[in-house]
Amino acid sequence: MKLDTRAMRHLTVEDWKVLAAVEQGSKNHELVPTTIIERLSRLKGGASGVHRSISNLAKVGLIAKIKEQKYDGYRLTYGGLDYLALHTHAQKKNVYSVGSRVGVGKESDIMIVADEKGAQKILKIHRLGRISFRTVKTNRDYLKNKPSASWMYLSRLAAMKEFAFMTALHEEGFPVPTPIAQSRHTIVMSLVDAPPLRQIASVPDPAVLYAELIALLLRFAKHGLIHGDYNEFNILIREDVSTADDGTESITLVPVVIDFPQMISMEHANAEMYFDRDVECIKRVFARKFHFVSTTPGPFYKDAKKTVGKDGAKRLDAVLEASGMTKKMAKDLEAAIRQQEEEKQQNPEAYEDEDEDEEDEEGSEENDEEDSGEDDEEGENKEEQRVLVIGDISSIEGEEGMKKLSIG
Ligand SMILES: Nc1ncnc2c1ncn2[C@@H]1O[C@H](COP(=O)(O)OP(=O)(O)OP(=O)(O)O)[C@@H](O)[C@H]1O
Repeated sequence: MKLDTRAMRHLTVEDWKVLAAVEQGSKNHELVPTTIIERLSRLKGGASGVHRSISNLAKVGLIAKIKEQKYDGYRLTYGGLDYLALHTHAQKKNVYSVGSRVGVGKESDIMIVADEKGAQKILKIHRLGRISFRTVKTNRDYLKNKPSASWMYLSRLAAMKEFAFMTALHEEGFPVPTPIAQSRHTIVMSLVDAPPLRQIASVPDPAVLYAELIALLLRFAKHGLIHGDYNEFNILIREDVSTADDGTESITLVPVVIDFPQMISMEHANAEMYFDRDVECIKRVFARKFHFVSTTPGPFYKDAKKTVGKDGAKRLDAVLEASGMTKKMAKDLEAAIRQQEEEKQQNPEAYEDEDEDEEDEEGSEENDEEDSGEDDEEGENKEEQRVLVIGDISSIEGEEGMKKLSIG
């Protein structure tokens, strides 16, 4: 389930329209009937053009047939969703080229991308359920027992939630990446040129950094929020170098916090547990890495709770509702994240190194043999090294252009 941009340059205007039609149809159909794809894609050439595109898309695995269905139809795959999201980012000029994968996220792919001017950014592709052994239990009835569709829906929710929080936190001046755009299950944000705390072996003064991280956690609380996964992978440490008048350089370590799909309100039923867990996590990291143990106990949830909204701190825990996420969506996402946490505890080895051969969860059993992308003629795996230019794709709605995508 990695991002594979290889087929992107081969897609025609018609193929893009048909892909968008399958996505549109998926809102009401688990399996989108071919007749509906025809209607939604509104191609001038009629049914034969649509069929040609369907076959092209299925061949490269962007849509898939499900066996043993009563009618002829297709569903969007993660690959298809990736392409549609990238297409939108390209149209909005946020992404022009896709580079290598940098992140080690378990529930996401983190890619370096660049815009037309060459400015580098981060593309985060949410992949909830990637390593899941179980079907997620959402309360979205029609998705019950439809694992891939559920996880895809939940990945969209994760991106929506992360973008909403990143935007609100950024506006409040928190040290987080600059949010740039969200499309479907993906987010474009600024690239933070800093390693995660995980990779830092020593710091000049652990007490200072510890105090700063605790202060940050309390600042979240004051705005009504708990990060929920405040660990050494999600705190990047930037080195800011400043030069004094006499030419001496000094380095300040600035933490930048990432990863917000699991953020919760200080009012949450289990808020205290999550708050304590975040505090404990930082304490553990500092004890293990830097042999630093604070002499100050806490901080404690009950004290932090009293500060919520104080000193004019804007409550940010209502951000989600404002972003269009309903209570039910938030609940679905939370249930899925909790389920993944449980699985992580039960099967830690499965989460150790996600770069090892991942299973293709697009479900080989589900895919129709004829239409699956097995016969990919390139068969090589050079994408991680080279940069694929996707910028010159014109609009899906546009009449001309978008014939071929070129490799840079
Ligand atoms: N904006 C960014 N700038 C630089 N590096 C980033 C950025 N966002 C993410 N990364 C890198 O990617 C890694 C994973 O990112 P992130 O934590 O958002 O993904 P995730 O799937 O939620 O991870 P996990 O669930 O394993 O914590 C980070 O540890 C960091 O190295």
